[in-house]
Amino acid sequence: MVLPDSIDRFHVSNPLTELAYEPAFERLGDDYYDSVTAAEFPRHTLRFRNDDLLLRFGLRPDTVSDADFIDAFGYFRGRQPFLAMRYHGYQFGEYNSRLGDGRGFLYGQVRDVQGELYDLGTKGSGTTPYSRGADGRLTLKGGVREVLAAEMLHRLGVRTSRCLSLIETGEALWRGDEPSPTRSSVMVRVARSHIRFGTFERLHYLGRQDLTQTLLNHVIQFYYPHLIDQPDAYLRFYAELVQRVAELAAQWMSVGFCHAVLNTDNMSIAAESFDYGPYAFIQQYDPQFTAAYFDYYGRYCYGNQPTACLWNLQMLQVPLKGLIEAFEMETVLAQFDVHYERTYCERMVRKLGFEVSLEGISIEVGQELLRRTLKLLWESKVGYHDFFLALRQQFAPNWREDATHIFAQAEIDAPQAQAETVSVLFQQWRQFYHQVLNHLPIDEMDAVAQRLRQHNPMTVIIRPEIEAVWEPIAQDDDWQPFYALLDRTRQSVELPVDERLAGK
Ligand SMILES: Nc1ncnc2c1ncn2[C@@H]1O[C@H](COP(=O)(O)OP(=O)(O)OP(=O)(O)O)[C@@H](O)[C@H]1O
Ligand SMILES: [Mg+2]
Repeated sequence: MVLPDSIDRFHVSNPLTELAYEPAFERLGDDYYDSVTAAEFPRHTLRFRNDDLLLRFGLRPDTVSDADFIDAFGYFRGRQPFLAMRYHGYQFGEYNSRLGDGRGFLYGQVRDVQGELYDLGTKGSGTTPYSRGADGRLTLKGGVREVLAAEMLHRLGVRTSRCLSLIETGEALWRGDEPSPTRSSVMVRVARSHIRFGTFERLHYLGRQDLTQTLLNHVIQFYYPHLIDQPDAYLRFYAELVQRVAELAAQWMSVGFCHAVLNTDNMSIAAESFDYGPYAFIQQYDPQFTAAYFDYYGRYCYGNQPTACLWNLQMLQVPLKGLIEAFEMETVLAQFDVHYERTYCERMVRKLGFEVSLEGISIEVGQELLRRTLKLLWESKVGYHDFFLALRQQFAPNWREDATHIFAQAEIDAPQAQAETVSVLFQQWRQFYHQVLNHLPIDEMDAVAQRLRQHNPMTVIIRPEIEAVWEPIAQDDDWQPFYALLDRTRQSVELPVDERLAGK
């Protein structure tokens, strides 16, 4: 919607600016940020508002108008200060000390209904001291892609930031990687924290261990509060971060997500996934798949994501060394693989309909089933999501009776040269799946079907899906396919009953 400038926006209060903002990061002082102002945009058209998130902050969607969104998150009226956060980072392995929020700022911090503190951060809100000559803007397509990625990942059970609003701002931007001129936007994102590994790296670079310690205390106070007053709280923080990041990597891998830019300035200290630029959901299982065209050596390819996260955690030891014993950090980092493998196996086994547990299947059986499944996916080049969706749609309790019933309707196409190998692999996979099904009692078959519906999405935003909604926006300003895709991502998996009741 476009608001004429003559409308008096001050006669009514705005629930978005009147949330109980808490200046947690601001209180750290200006060693950590610069106060900045937002750009003035020629136009404000609300393209996306996340009513789900409003509920999380205790706001009823019908009490927040589109005009409220535009006023708060397009004109940026009614709140201050805005803080461009300072950080550095390793980008593709090279240290970059010229970073920081170059096109965004911390808008404010607010608690959700469960009492956890969240950041509202912007992207595309104008230049800052860290813009390095760039325009401080976000392309509309970039905004649309970030909205979609976050909603999809959230629905698939990945710990992620989410977009609260996306407003088109009426400027013409020039970009090397989009047909230009291209449309502009400003986004507001809700994330657990925008403190990055690179926020600590910068303090070390400046030789400020005092500021590092203050920041670490702050991180523990707000994001790891159960560790306050614990002996060895700093080491425990690092150990928990290692575990959370390993689990996050396993979440990405299981849903077939390639983040594409796992630089240390894109790694959250709360181990939440964020910053969705050139990401892609894989179409086939291929560990070498690389999503960013500028990632020439495949550093952040799909299969390298766990290793990249591990490397980033190792780099974080450098600023923490003055506060935590180095050998102790190494010892807990050595657990990364254990956390990763456990979570990855658990999640993949669920996608196959099972549960690793005392009543379910053993970890060894789960690992063997997973190994065989990945080999089949790799050799056959069958679509990654298609395979699991077919399992969801075709599974029937009679698969337990006879292995030939399994995927009886499905053809697994394979390139001619591999057809025989694939056929053998498929027969072996089928036999093994049949055996695993027979580990379970007959009355577990409903639970298998339910897990398949909960963990295998009907819709995944692979690139052609995104392009198919972008095309009508670009050509005819037709947003209906985008909203329809958002609806489909929200309904793509069945939620457990308790989450459905909680309105998720
Ligand atoms: N158009 C731009 N104008 C100014 N700075 C930019 C622009 N694009 C990227 N940057 C800066 O370049 C660095 C790396 O960008 P990157 O794309 O990882 O982050 P971002 O997407 O802007 O923000 P975030 O990590 O919060 O999602 C950041 O410091 C970012 O602020
Ligand atoms: Mg970034």
